[in-house]
Amino acid sequence: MTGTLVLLRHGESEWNAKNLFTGWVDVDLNAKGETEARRGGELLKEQDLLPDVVHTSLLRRAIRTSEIALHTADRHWIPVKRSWRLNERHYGALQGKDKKQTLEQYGEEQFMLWRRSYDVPPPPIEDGNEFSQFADPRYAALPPELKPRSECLKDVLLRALPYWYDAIVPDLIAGKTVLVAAHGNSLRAIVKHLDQISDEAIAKLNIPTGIPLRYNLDDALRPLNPGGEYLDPETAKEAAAAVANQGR
Ligand SMILES: O=C(O)[C@@H](CO)OP(=O)(O)O
Repeated sequence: MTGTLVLLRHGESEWNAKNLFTGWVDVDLNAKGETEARRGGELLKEQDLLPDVVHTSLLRRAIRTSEIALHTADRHWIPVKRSWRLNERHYGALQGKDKKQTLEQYGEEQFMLWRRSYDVPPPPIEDGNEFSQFADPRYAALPPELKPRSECLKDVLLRALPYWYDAIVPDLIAGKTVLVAAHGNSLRAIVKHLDQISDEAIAKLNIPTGIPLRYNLDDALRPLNPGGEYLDPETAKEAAAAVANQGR
């Protein structure tokens, strides 16, 4: 068996609580999100799933979640690697918009196409929009063709895979317990890849905030436990249903 993979979506953010599309906007955790991150760390400790290395996105909510969880699990000292390739899906012109209002304005079908279809991106964001990351210094080194103005899940998978193979897989092959602290949609992309979920079925998969999801992988990096196992399965089930219902 290769190493163990632990996927952790950040705790609730200020904009999750307000029901706003977030994407690449760098919103912080709220108090509930900090509590969820601590609980995530307790679960890691209780279930003896102590990470050897952590990979995060470049966004504050994932970075802080990993720091709080690792601090709680006494693993604050492990090596950290970060990449824009683990960022949340860029939500294009929907960034900063209210999910309920968007649903009412555009109708269920369009809303769900933008939110959960595999290959339909939302309209692109204008560079001058207050929620654009066009001038954000953390992406200054990215060539223009890699800097998204909107992404569908397929785009996220395509940009996440180079990081998966180049940075995460070597840690797994080395037998490490690898924590990936990221986002609802970047983790959906990784799960789609791992579990070979079809383009249609992935629309139904929702990942709750702050609950570690464990995958044991074989030597070919296929899950020995397809679908993974949440460290708190009951809470995860309810919380995933709540994510699915956002906007209603
Ligand atoms: O707003 C977002 O960036 C994501 C995650 O919070 O939302 P959704 O679950 O609607 O894709």
